[in-house]
Amino acid sequence: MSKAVKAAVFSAGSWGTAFSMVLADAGCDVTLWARRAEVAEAINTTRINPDYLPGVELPENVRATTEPAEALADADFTVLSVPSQTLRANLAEWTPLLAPDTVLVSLMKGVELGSTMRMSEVVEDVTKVGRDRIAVVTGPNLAREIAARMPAAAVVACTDEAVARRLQAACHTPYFRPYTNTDVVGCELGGAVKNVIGLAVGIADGMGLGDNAKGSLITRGLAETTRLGMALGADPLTFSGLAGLGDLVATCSSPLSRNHTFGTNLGKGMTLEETIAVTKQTAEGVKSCESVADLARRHGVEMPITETVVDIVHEGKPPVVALKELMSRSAKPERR
Ligand SMILES: NC(=O)C1=CN([C@@H]2O[C@H](COP(=O)(O)OP(=O)(O)OC[C@H]3O[C@@H](n4cnc5c(N)ncnc54)[C@H](O)[C@@H]3O)[C@@H](O)[C@H]2O)C=CC1
Ligand SMILES: O=C(CO)COP(=O)(O)O
Repeated sequence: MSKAVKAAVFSAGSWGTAFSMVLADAGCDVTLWARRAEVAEAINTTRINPDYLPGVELPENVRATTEPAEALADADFTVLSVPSQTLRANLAEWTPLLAPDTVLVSLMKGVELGSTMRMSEVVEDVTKVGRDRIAVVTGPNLAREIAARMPAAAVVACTDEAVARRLQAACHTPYFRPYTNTDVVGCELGGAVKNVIGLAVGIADGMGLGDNAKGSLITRGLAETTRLGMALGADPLTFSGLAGLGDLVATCSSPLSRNHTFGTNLGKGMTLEETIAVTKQTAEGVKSCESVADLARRHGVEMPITETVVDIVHEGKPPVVALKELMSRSAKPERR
């Protein structure tokens, strides 16, 4: 009998916990790292992560620990799912403990502030592991739905297709259908920018602007994502796939999306401070709108919706004023 694939998952937030379930259901032995001892203890004794996925019973082959070394020992896949802006510091601590041939897998959808690096670039920068051993999982994967074993497709991306196929096999279950892709740049940008567009659509929903506005923002949001992607060498077709359109549609239509909900609260007139206070989990777009806008400016790419989100979220521009400005931009052909 062949040995079970081993996966270490960092950390026990919503998506890290739900993806641990996917890996375990696909037959992997999973060690889930939790920052807090009480979360690890609850998972090991009750099979439930009470803070992030209450009511969801995890399979027996998910074990929790607070010891990074215990999780990382012999891991075939080291899966990273911490808030994007904390990755660099965390990974620097974990790097000396990585198993020699482990494949590093990013579940994160953000762009680092300052460096404007995508998460796989941060992984490469910190660990010095080659790109052929760094992969990304992305797509329309709202953690709560996956944890309920509701059906979803996803993308596993790696420049080395054989590695992508190994990861695909390690997380393929009857409810989770991963496709491979070698366009890591496009897949990661699709995930990071959709959080920003999700904020914009949430703001519009909160303002009661209707479904035409939503359709327009999704489409023009995807257009500016594609422009950025092409400037960075991504395949434009990636953005009409699961990592682009698929994730954008799920995020922009679901009350389960933290970014969408965050935007809705702002659009309804809550202040930034009030909105942050009622947001219990990571809404990556709040920080990544700035790094995405920064990345776009560095490459001379126009991203008006992203810039509008930055203005509303970080510059305190009233949404009605921002809307008026967005609508009065100069007229132009659609494909530009
Ligand atoms: N929740 C979802 O539906 C999905 C989330 N993602 C992405 O997964 C990533 C993680 O998101 P979630 O699990 O949803 O967030 P979350 O807020 O539910 O969990 C974050 C986890 O990171 C830990 N954490 C917070 N600050 C930390 C720090 N400074 N150092 C180490 N650990 C820290 C928390 O204890 C928690 O375990 C994000 O990049 C998100 O965009 C991707 C797909 C789906
Ligand atoms: O990435 C997600 C779904 O694919 C989750 O979106 P939120 O981070 O907005 O909840």
